[in-house]
Amino acid sequence: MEIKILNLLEGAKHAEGLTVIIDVFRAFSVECYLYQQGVKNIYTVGTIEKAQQLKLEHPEYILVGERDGLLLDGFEYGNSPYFINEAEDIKGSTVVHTTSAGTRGIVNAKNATEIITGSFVNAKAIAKYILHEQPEKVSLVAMGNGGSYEAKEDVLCADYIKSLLLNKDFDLSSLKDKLLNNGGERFHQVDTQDSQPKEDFHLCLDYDKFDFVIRADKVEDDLYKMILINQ
Ligand SMILES: O=C(O)[C@H](CS(=O)(=O)O)OP(=O)(O)O
Repeated sequence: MEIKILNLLEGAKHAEGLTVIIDVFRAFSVECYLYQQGVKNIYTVGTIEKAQQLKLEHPEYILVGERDGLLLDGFEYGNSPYFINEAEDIKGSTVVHTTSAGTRGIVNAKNATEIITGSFVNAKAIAKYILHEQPEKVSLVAMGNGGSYEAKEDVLCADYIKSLLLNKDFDLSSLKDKLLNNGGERFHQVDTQDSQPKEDFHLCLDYDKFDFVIRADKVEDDLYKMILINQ
């Protein structure tokens, strides 16, 4: 098995084989929490316009997402696992999800043979899935901030998944301390607690909490259905 670590939106465009699009803060942690909350379907889209179009066609759909980490007009929820956990109206619903980096990574991974999401909250399940599939090529894409500059948490998550695939040790114990002032600062700003609350930092770093994988199946160019696969 050839394992490559790639970066940012460009990396997603060049990813081949079984491709893991990694976004720890927060897109693909959020999708895990959405499924944990009993959401029936998640559609991932790259643009706000596509999300709005789907809402017009299906008013019952719930829009979840952000730009620059902040809430979007007309969206029911931001990109926050904390607020998703608090949500009382999402069980059994269909969610449309669009974000600055993660969901754009999915729709740009056009050369991948299969796409799954990547986060710390289901990293072990991801490694187990890949080891079971035994693909020739694996691409681990650290999406970064906005898909354009490096985010330490995504790079570390790629390293963690790689170490699990190679059965090598990886020290998770000091990770939160490392990230607190290197990617985690924005969750501790007083004025953006309505969109990026402090709890999100811990919820996104609750390692290996979930034993499922989420696969992105293409419906059309800017629209992917996210399939829950239990391990
Ligand atoms: O909502 C987030 O945490 C980020 C914002 S950004 O990429 O850092 O601008 O979006 P995501 O797509 O979840 O990385």
